[in-house]
Amino acid sequence: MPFSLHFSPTPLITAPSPLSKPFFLVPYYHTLHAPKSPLCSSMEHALTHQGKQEAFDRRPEDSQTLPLGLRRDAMPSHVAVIMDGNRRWARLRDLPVRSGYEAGVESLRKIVEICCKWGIKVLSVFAFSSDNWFRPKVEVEFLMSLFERGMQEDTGIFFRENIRISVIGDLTKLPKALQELMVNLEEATKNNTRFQLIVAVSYSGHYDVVQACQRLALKAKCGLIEPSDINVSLMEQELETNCTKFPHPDLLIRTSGEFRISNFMLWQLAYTELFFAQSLWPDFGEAEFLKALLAFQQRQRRYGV
Ligand SMILES: CC(C)=CCC/C(C)=C/CC/C(C)=C/COP(=O)(O)OP(=O)(O)O
Repeated sequence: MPFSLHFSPTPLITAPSPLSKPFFLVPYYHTLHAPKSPLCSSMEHALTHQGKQEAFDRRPEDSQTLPLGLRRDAMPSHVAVIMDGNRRWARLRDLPVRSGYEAGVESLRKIVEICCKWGIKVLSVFAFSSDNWFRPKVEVEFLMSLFERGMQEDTGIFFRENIRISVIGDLTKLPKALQELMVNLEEATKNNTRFQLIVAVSYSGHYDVVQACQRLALKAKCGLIEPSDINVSLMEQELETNCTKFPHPDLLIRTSGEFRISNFMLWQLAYTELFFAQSLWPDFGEAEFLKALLAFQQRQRRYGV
């Protein structure tokens, strides 16, 4: 079954996409991961690389589509989601596990579209955790092919809708073709400004903190920083969420009635508001998302003060 995002036509957009050629014609860019190179010579660059990004734009039609009760001024900038319950959804319907994951992709597409419409700037999704490698081989392979298919099929939408794609996690473990696809897509969409989708693949909070520490240790070893320079800000420059202007999710949603964070963005979730939904991810739609956002807008965020 072919996938497609169901964005409604956007006649107000007249500017050409930054890349009009298909993404697969874009050359392979090594530069994206240059700051991660262990070479000391690249560290100077890394120190000045702080997720700089132009302000997000908003389309005229976006502001007119907020549901009743949802306040524009209290909208979270960054929503993170643990998309749990895909396999249970399939089992409940006597369907193969892969149908659950496919339904999960459709759900993700709906939520991306809603984020764009309602003016949420960043959505991070936990698509594959470092521990998911231990799932049955056939399931892992299916997920890898699903990521590849999903991203390929939506490439046109990312350009047309001005969506930036970022991928975080240990990509070196992914099949080579998928790595290239992801790096190409990140590079090709890096100047898109309406909305950013961060896909966490082969990711865990532990992994992220450890890789950031390794990079800081290397900088110290190269003499670019003193160990005593290390602080929250330097640490955050090395976390994988340095790809976004909004590295701390305002709201984390986990579906399927589980009350855990499961090693997702451990550092970044320090002051995040949590919302646990009963629905399984493939059933999570606009009504549930609205419920989570309305609950978020009722919260008082005090940051320990
Ligand atoms: C292109 C792209 C980014 C696709 C994303 C696809 C997607 C929905 C991935 C989720 C994968 C996953 C391991 C979910 C956890 O729930 P589970 O399925 O393990 O649920 P369970 O708790 O019912 O077993």
